[in-house]
Amino acid sequence: MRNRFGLDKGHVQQVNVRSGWLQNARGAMRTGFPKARPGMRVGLLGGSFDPAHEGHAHITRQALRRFGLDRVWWLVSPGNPLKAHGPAPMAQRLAAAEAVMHHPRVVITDIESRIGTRHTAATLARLMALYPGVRFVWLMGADNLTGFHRWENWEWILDNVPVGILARPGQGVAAQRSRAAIAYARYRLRAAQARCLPMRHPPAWCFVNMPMVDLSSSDIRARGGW
Ligand SMILES: Nc1ncnc2c1ncn2[C@@H]1O[C@H](COP(=O)(O)OP(=O)(O)OP(=O)(O)O)[C@@H](O)[C@H]1O
Ligand SMILES: O=C(O)c1ccc[n+]([C@@H]2O[C@H](COP(=O)([O-])O)[C@@H](O)[C@H]2O)c1
Repeated sequence: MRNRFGLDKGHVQQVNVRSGWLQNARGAMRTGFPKARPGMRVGLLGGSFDPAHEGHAHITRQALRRFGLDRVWWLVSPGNPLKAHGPAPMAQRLAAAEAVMHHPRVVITDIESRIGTRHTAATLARLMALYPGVRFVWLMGADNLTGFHRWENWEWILDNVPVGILARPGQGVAAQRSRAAIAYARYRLRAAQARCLPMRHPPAWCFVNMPMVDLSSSDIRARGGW
């Protein structure tokens, strides 16, 4: 099956991380893939962003600072595999995300649609193969830690990628008592060690508390603001 760039999925080999060119068996094609040099610390904030809001922008700025990241990529999801209703069209969500988040070190991308993944474990495996040497950190709000054990191959994610958790209003207790938090308790870094997270060999995860922003996409949708 070919994607919109005319590439067979199985033929994708490697992104030239300096130029953003995607290399496949038939040659190189220009794409909108984000650029990253080996050794860069890149936080990945996956989300439906349906729509993006100041809460996303806030945790992104916090993640850059607290985890010492060079970049954060917003992975605007083709659709959360656990949500029954699909989100608004990708173009609409990308445009809204770009209107909310202006930061020289933040990239907003539909790369999951481009590489044909939707489950996070599959996305991470592909990104690690496409960007060798880049130090990825999976970022998420505390609410997602609570249900993390329902994600496909969730243990693989924790075993292979450092995970940074950002506090979210009303979510701290449930998250810290979650199945994933308990199962991986011994791999948890103290908040004071947060800057070490990208360099740690996984499993490694860190929960950071910070001033919180009480906003959610579902509230915005419920108020008819989308
Ligand atoms: N206000 C917030 N504080 C902390 N984390 C947040 C906040 N809003 C979103 N996140 C995190 O950002 C990521 C993407 O979130 P998402 O796009 O689902 O937004 P949402 O507001 O949670 O949407 P919805 O209400 O539809 O579930 C998730 O990891 C989520 O936990
Ligand atoms: O891989 C999974 O099984 C999985 C299950 C639920 C959510 N996710 C990812 O978690 C991120 C946050 O999703 P959402 O809808 O809460 O914004 C997004 O990148 C989803 O693809 C992934």
